[in-house]
Amino acid sequence: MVTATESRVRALRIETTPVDGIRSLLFFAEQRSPLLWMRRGEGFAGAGEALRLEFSGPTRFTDAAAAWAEVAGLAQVHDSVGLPGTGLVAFGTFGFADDSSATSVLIVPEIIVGRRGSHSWVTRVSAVDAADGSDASARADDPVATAFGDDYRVTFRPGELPPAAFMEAVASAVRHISASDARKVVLARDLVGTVPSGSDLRRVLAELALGYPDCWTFSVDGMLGSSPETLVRSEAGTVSARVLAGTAPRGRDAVTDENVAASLSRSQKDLAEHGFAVQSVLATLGPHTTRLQNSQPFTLQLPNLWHLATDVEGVLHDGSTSLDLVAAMHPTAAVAGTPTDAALTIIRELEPFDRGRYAGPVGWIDAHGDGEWAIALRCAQVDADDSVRAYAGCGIVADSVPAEELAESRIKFRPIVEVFA
Ligand SMILES: C=C(O[C@H]1C=CC=C(C(=O)O)[C@@H]1O)C(=O)O
Repeated sequence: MVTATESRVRALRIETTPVDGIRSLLFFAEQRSPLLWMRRGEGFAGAGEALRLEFSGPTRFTDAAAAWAEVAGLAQVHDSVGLPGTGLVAFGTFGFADDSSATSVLIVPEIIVGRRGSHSWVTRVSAVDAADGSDASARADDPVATAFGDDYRVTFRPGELPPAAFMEAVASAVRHISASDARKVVLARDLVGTVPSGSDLRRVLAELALGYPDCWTFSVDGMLGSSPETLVRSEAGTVSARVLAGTAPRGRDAVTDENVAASLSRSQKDLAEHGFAVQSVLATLGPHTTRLQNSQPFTLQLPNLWHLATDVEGVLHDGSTSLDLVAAMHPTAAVAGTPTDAALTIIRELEPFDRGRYAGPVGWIDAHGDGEWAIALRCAQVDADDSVRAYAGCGIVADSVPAEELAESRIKFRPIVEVFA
């Protein structure tokens, strides 16, 4: 592994070749630090670190975009597959807040196994010694599928903002909203636990991918989860996003469930909360796109809840990479609020913890700058000391009710709490 500071070996040699018979990507990832990006069985898994770039502070996105342009410019890519996600690819996860102590990273694995439609491929990455062009590191071996390690379970307990304190924080946010120009604030709470040492994290990823197939199941540098929200996806000049805000629990039976979805789609409180999130995405994507269009809000069914969702699509006109777009869009009103600065100030006052990478962008970028980025939701960070911290948040508007927001946060925790249980 080499870091950004060792620029002598930043040039990478990449070889992507087609392969047959990849069935489950996950078996190719590493047990303790799996790299994974997957939806509906497609995506890729990585092992090893050929290059790790670290960033922090308010310029973390622009620094990452600049560093990535340099890496992509120097890379020697041989890609006989030529699909999104082949050739040079970095997995990334970014801190939510400008002052977060969490490191934001771009990681180029040594080996990637990918699948899209009927195509499967392997990408091998080696670092090139800039002095003589030889391989400074090389991983010529074939990807190895390994069986899952032993079963384990994690019991979560309240973290730094326990349920009662969360409800007080929601009430306080409502007061802020009526007394200031803030109109929406997204407040989160946390749960903490410990994974038994040596746990195979691919087990929880497999359950997430199976239970939430329409979500992005991700794992990058210990940040793992299954997010339904696409912050931005760029592919060959087209840009898309799926904006989510506004939530209701699933009904107990088919009729109740239908009624819940219908009343969510008419709820003025949820439509207002949703509208702020859509506006923030349109406003930040607008300058980079032409023909930016959005669907009407619709109800999106997930196994644990309903969301209000809006799909956005446009044509890129300024050559921005997906990381440039991430830099422009983060944080959307789905995870911060409206207006952004006022909301962030209230979040800092009411949330007693650093969100880390929760609610930050997580995804991948390729050599052309194309990529897919989700908002890290329904997720947990597993650290080297085996601690695990999960987060869930709720959009608070003028008529939010604390007990209802607490109930909503419980539903949002379900995917993570259940797969670790
Ligand atoms: C902040 C979270 O969800 C956001 C995304 C969808 C719906 C949301 C809501 O209804 O509050 C949140 O804005 C979270 O899951 O932690």
